[in-house]
Amino acid sequence: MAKIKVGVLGATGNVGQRFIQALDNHPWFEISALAASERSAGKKYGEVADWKIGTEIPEAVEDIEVVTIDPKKIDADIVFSALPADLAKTIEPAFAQEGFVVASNAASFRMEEDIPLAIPEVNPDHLGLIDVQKKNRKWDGCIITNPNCSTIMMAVTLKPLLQFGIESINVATMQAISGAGYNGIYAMSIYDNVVPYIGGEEEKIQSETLKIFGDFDGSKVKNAPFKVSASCHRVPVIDGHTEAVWATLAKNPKPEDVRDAFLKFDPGLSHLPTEPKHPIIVRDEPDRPQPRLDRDMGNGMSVSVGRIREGIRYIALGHNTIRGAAGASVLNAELLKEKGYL
Ligand SMILES: NC(=O)C1=CN([C@@H]2O[C@H](COP(=O)(O)OP(=O)(O)OC[C@H]3O[C@@H](n4cnc5c(N)ncnc54)[C@H](OP(=O)(O)O)[C@@H]3O)[C@@H](O)[C@H]2O)C=CC1
Ligand SMILES: N[C@@H](CC(=O)OP(=O)(O)O)C(=O)O
Repeated sequence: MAKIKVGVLGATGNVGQRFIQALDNHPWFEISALAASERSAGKKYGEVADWKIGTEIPEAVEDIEVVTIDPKKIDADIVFSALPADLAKTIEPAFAQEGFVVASNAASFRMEEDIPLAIPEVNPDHLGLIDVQKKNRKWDGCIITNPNCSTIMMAVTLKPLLQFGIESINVATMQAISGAGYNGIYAMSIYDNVVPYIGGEEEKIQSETLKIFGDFDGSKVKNAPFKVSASCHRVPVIDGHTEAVWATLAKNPKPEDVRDAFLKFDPGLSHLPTEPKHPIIVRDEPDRPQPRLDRDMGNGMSVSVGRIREGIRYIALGHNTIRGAAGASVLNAELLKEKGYL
């Protein structure tokens, strides 16, 4: 079977590199175009990427000539967007207008009524918004988004808790510095320090979670009825967001019931190449999960949970630029293919 051609917008950046890693030797997808700014265009990817991942830069992309972000210069069926949000706001619709499927990491369109904010294990039915979107916007392509990196870790763990009746969620995040981008925060600001503010993050976690768990009736999503309250903090960890979650659940389950629900969670997606064997991994040690030890589980796609206590309280952890960004987008694209949108 011929592979589906894919492009990466913002291919040279932090998340762009994670896309290239996620797409290397992918059984369904093949990189056909890499795009970035004027600074990089016209040069070989290997020369301009400033590769920051601790594995070899994939041979298949080293010699690809980077192009500017222009639909006419890209031959692909789907483009993955790792663009800064202000740029994504104008560029992603231009690609959808030209018939491309756009799988976006950027925050720009996540909360639009007719654009799916999708996690395959949590709300696959929201893909139906694509048909609404195409009709509303009269474009041949479409935009699908994945959530903010802190939202997604928590949302994956909340899915098996739905059976207990979620009333409210409080979450305190400890977010890695890679979430701010490679040049996002000075060493002098974060070394030996914790910064108790990440602009816009708390609002995103609160609003995105309610959309993700909202009810899709075939034309729109009605937000979930529970409450979410977040407090976000930047900590001196390179990769891996850790979150302390307090879940108030109507059925008042015991910690063992919640542990059991996490262990039994099986979204039935094992046929998708990027889906990890265990989307949720339960750690029983009293001092896990930890970013250095657990962020790479399931090739960075598993969310690890631990310290499940009365309350219900627990810790969730996942790789912010893989499960929280590029990996999530590639998984969405795999679901799109399975559902016939590609
Ligand atoms: N799902 C999530 O929660 C996460 C989302 N993100 C989002 O992903 C996106 C990328 O983040 P990150 O990889 O850290 O950012 P980087 O700054 O590392 O990369 C930005 C990329 O965009 C390109 N770019 C920048 N300016 C322009 C321009 N004017 N025209 C064309 N291309 C341009 C850069 O190209 P060049 O190298 O040529 O300058 C580079 O490829 C952001 O929207 C970020 O918010 C990030 C982390 C997690
Ligand atoms: N704000 C996130 C990363 C990010 O870019 O998120 P968003 O795409 O929602 O702006 C972090 O700092 O870890």
